Formats: sequence, C-alpha cells, structure tokens
Amino acid sequence: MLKIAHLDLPPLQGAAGTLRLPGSKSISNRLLLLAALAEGETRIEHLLEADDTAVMLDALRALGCAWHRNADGSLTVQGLGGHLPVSQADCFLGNAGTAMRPLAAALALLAARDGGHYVLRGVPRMHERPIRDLVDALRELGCRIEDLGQPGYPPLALRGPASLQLNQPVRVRGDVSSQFLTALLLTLPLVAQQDVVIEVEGELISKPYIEITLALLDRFGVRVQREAWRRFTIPAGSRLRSPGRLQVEGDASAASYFIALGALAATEAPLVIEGIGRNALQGDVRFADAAAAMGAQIEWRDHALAVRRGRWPLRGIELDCVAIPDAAMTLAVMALFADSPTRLTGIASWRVKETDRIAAMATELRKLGATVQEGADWLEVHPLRAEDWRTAAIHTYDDHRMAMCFSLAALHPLAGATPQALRILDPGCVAKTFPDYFETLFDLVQARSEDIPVLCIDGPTASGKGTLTERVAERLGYHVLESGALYRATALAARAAGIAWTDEARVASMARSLALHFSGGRCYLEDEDITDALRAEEIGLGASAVAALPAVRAALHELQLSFRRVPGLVADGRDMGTAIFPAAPLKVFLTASAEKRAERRYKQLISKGFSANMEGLLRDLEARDLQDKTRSSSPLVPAQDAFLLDNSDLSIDASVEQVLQWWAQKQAFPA
Ligand SMILES: Nc1ncnc2c1ncn2[C@@H]1O[C@H](COP(=O)(O)OP(=O)(O)OP(=O)(O)O)[C@@H](O)[C@H]1O
Ligand SMILES: Nc1ccn([C@H]2C[C@H](O)[C@@H](COP(=O)(O)O)O2)c(=O)n1
Repeated sequence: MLKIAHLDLPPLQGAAGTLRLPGSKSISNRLLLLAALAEGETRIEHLLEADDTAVMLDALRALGCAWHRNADGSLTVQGLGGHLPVSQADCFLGNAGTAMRPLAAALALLAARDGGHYVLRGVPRMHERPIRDLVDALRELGCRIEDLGQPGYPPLALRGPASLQLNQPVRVRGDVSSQFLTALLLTLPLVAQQDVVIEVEGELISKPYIEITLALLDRFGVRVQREAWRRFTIPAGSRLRSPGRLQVEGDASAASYFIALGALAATEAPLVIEGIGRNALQGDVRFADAAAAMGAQIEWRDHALAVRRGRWPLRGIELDCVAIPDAAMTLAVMALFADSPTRLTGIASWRVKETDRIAAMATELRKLGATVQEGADWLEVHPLRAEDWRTAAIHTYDDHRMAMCFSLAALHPLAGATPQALRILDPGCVAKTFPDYFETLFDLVQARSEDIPVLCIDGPTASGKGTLTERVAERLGYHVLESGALYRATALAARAAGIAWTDEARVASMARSLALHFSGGRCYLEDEDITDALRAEEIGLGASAVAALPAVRAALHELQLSFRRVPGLVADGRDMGTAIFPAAPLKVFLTASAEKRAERRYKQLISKGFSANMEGLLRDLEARDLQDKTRSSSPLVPAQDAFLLDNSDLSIDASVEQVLQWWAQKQAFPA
C-alpha cells in the first residue's frame, strides 16, 4: 500500500494480464454485521481487507463479538444470536457509511429492546454525511437516539430501554440513500416477534443494493416479502441464522477501473478481471454495459470478465446512473477519451458521498483541460481535445474513487506529450476499499521505457546508497534496483558452483541464467533466501571481483533494465548513471570519507550479530574502492551530470530530503 504524499504517473500506453478483485465492500460489511448478529458461527471467504471493513470489525469486537482470521485468509465470526454481551461501547467508524448506517439501526433497536448506551462516531467528513432519514425512521419506532453533534448527522448516541412500536409500518425515505432501507432490513429481524412492515417514501434509488441486502438476508434465513419497491415485510418469527460458510464476490465498483482500463488500453489481448461474472449479485456490475455502450468489448464469463478495446475513440453516452452510482464515476473519466460528450444523470447521491463527488469530479477534470458542466444531479464531460490537455496535480478529497478513476487519465494519448502525465495527491486514500489498487494497476499497465522515470544513486561501498535508495523510493512509490545484489548473487552462485571469480566466461554464463527474484524485501536464488548470505563482506569482495569482468557486466545489463517499471525506479550501484540509465533525469553520486564508511559498516555488521574489525573493514573497503574505480569496464566514477552528495556529516533524513528536493526541481509539479 502506498503511504505517500503524491504519486506521479508517467504516460501509460497499454494494458494486459489478469487481476483478482478484492472482495466487495458492500457485501463484506453486510455479511460481517449479519454474521455477528446471527445464531451460529460463520466462515467468510474473500472478505475485503480494507479500512472500511477494519472499522466494522473493530466495532464488532468492541460490541463483544468474537472473530478470528484463519490460516487460509478467511474469517470466522462467532454469532451473538441477537444479544449483545456489552451494554456500553463507543465505536469509531472512520468514513465507512456501510458500517455507520446498519450499526446505528442495530444498536438503536437492541438498546431499545435490552437496554444499553452506545456511541457511534467517525472522521469529520462522516459527521457531514446525513443520517437523519434513518434516525427519523428509528425514532418513529420508539428508539432513543441522541444527536451528539449537528442534528441529523453522526455522531450519535443510542440508548435504551425504550418501548418499540412495531404495529404501524415504519416509513423511510428511499431517495437520498438506499443504505437507510438496507440498515432497517438487516436489523429489524432482531425484533420481529410480529410482522414488521417498512414503507419507502420517495423513489427508491440504488435498487440493486437492496437486492444484495435481500439476497444476503435470504442466506441468513430471513425471507423478506417485497411489494414493488415500496413495501417490505419481515415476517413474524424471522431469525438470523448463520448459513455456515459464505464467499464474498469481487467488488464490482472496483472492477469498473479495470473494465475501463481494458476498454482504453487492452489492444493486443483482453484484460481478464476475476471475481465477478455473469451471475454477480452487485448492481455495479452493470457498469460493464455502460462501458460496452461507450465501445468496450466485453466477454462475460461465469466468474470473470474479459475486456478489450473495441470502438476507438470511445463513444459519448447519455446515461441515468441511479443504479450504478459508485461505478459511474469511472464513466466521467472515460468520457475524456470519447468523440462526443457524455452526460451522466441521476447522480444526486454523489453530493453526500466521501466528498461532494460532482463538484470534485468537475474541478479535477477541468484541471486536465476538459470542458465540464454540472448540475444538482448531473454532470456532462466533453472529450479532451489535443490543444486542451494539461498535466495536473489531482486532488483526491480523501475519496478513494477519485484517486482510482483519475489514475486512468494517464492513459490519455495526449498525456505522452509531457514526461509526467499527472500527479495523484494522497494516493493512500484508496485504502478505504482497495489498499493495493496502484500496485495492481502497475502490474497490468505498460509505458514506453523512456517515459518511466529513473533516479540513479551511485557511489562507493557503505556510502549509504542502499539506505537512501530505499527511503527515496518509498517516498515516491517507486520500485528499487539494488544492482550490487546482482553482482553479489553472481559471486555467491559462482562460489557455490565451484567456479573461480576470475573465470570470466563461466561466471558470465552463470550471471546470464541467474534465477533471482525479489519479494517482500528479500532476495531469492531459485527458492533459497540468500538475503543475509549476500551481505557477507567476503561476498562483497567477490562481487567487486566479478564486476570487473566485462562479460559479466554485459550479462547483467538486460536484467537491470528490466527493473524499469511503472511508475518509476530508484536504482543504486556504481554505474547506474554512467552505463545502465545514462538518460536518467536525476543522477546522484553519493560519497562519504572512507573512515565514516568503515565506521558505518562496522556498526551495521555488529548490529546484525556479525563479528567485525575496524582496521580490517577500512582496508577491505579501500581495496574495493580501488578495484571499482580502476577497472576498465564501467568504473566507479560520477556521471558528468550527476549531483555530488557527500553525506559524511549529513544524516539519512537530510540526505533523503536533499535528493527529493533535486527530484522536485525536475518535475512538472515542484513541491
Ligand atoms: N547519512 C548517513 N549517516 C549515518 N549512517 C548512514 C548514513 N547513510 C547510511 N548510513 C548507514 O550506513 C550503513 C551502510 O549503508 P548502506 O548499506 O545503505 O550502504 P551502501 O552504500 O548501500 O553499501 P553497499 O554498497 O556496500 O551495499 C547502514 O547501516 C546505514 O544505516
Ligand atoms: N552497479 C554496480 C553495482 C555493484 N557493483 C559491484 C561493485 C561492488 O563492490 C559490488 C557489490 O556492490 P554493493 O552491494 O556493495 O553495492 O558489486 C558494480 O560494479 N556495479
């Protein structure tokens, strides 16, 4: 997950491959609540692991519900059988509407029936998201609900006991958010000693979400009778009973970004999206029809969608998006790639989501140069013409969907006109529903190699290149190439095979076939974790020896280039700026006095439990410097255009800030 201030995207060119969607947010949080309230134990597979489910799980635990993760990643919830073991709790629900609304209903009803005092609160934006319609419906039933802040908005206190009036139908508005009706449907079975009737006022929006609610209630043994979309009856004697085991389907709203990606950029082969298919429960899967209307070619499979570019440019459409409110945001960005305007209507609910999404979308699309008109419940986006494109820093308003859909703008053909397509501010906000969104995207997209930025950090041993590289890459969300590890692995593998480090042909042949891979900060040769073995001083000397052989350097050249992947690379070594990435936009040559470097290496070895001797280290380090500087092939010298950084008396943090400052000066968006 990227926890950085901003993410710079290079112009993207194509997309291919297969991805697995995270679990649906809407299904995950409904299932968690039902499983917690039901009788019996429920095992949930493919549950979404993100901020919105984390706050729900924390709240359930605070309410006395036990749950645990299983070795296979599934989650087991011990149902409470409709009775809370705690009579007081204060729950923080972040910005998760799918947790706030149903928990408010559940706790209001249980407090009324059994007594208790519960508080629900969230982040400041949650306290601006209306809940009055639900609170009014619950008050009409007799629940005692206190507004702790602005009336009609969280935070709320839910108290009891109170006498529940279930003889009359409970009325709830359906035209602001369907989550109010969902909250009542999920929780009224807790008090259904008699038939409980819910009547919807106004035209119900987002009906597919109610279908999800009804389908899940059915799995928990509650068969709600529905008359049109106006009247719902929970039969007397309804009880929530665990079905035992359940699977969460992939998130259909999250699928929209990849359906769009396929439509925009899968020109060779389809992009395969696993986790939803033709029998998907979620209404947002119908986003695929909208994308098809714009020109996407979509093959529906049982549990996957295969999407490729069809009509190009895309076709502008006019669509009532009331059934696909979340996924519809993606259409607004696709509209930039069309040949006629796209008009999205029925999106009034965007105004009360994580942010005012109509205003946010219009503002940010305009930053890219698009012409956009907006109304109370509609948005019209015009195709982005060549002369209008502008690279922009996209504000995401702490809204995961803003970050995800705007990343697609980097595919715009005009984005290639600038070295940096666009900047996404606060990309970490995707953690709400899709913590690995950007990593998933980067695995699927392609860019011209020369468009992918590289920062080179070269310098002598123990100058701190590796440390600086890691920190800078972390701050930019870029990949890392620790090229010394490739020479070290070659030396290690040669020694294991009994090949002398001076045998150029055999060592080079070994380097060409190295089965190396990096994962979770560890380095593997075949299946063996060689991370620690690589750091032995002796292997460092061996690496220096094999690195002096031109055939070995040539053998490792391609492998090093293959690390240049979207969104960017920070490469550390001796010849990154001079030989491997000579056109890199930023080259840093990092040095420190030999004494300081020996002292750092000494401390490093001792802290890892290795024995070390200062004089010996200084001697080895100077010998290595000499060998690296004087070899004929790619010697250790600063590139002509490198910035020199002597960090003998500079802390790690100060070195990182210096490099980031140099980098910012090279960017379209200086810090
Ligand atoms: N500016 C600094 N001040 C003090 N210590 C530092 C500084 N930069 C790095 N170090 C420390 O120096 C040690 C060596 O750093 P690092 O392993 O990053 O060097 P390196 O140049 O990558 O070495 P090698 O080329 O041998 O892999 C580490 O323990 C690191 O924490
Ligand atoms: N780009 C590179 C990287 C490393 N080497 C050689 C020279 C070093 O002595 C040895 C080990 O590197 P380290 O892990 O200490 O960075 O590998 C090189 O020649 N070119």
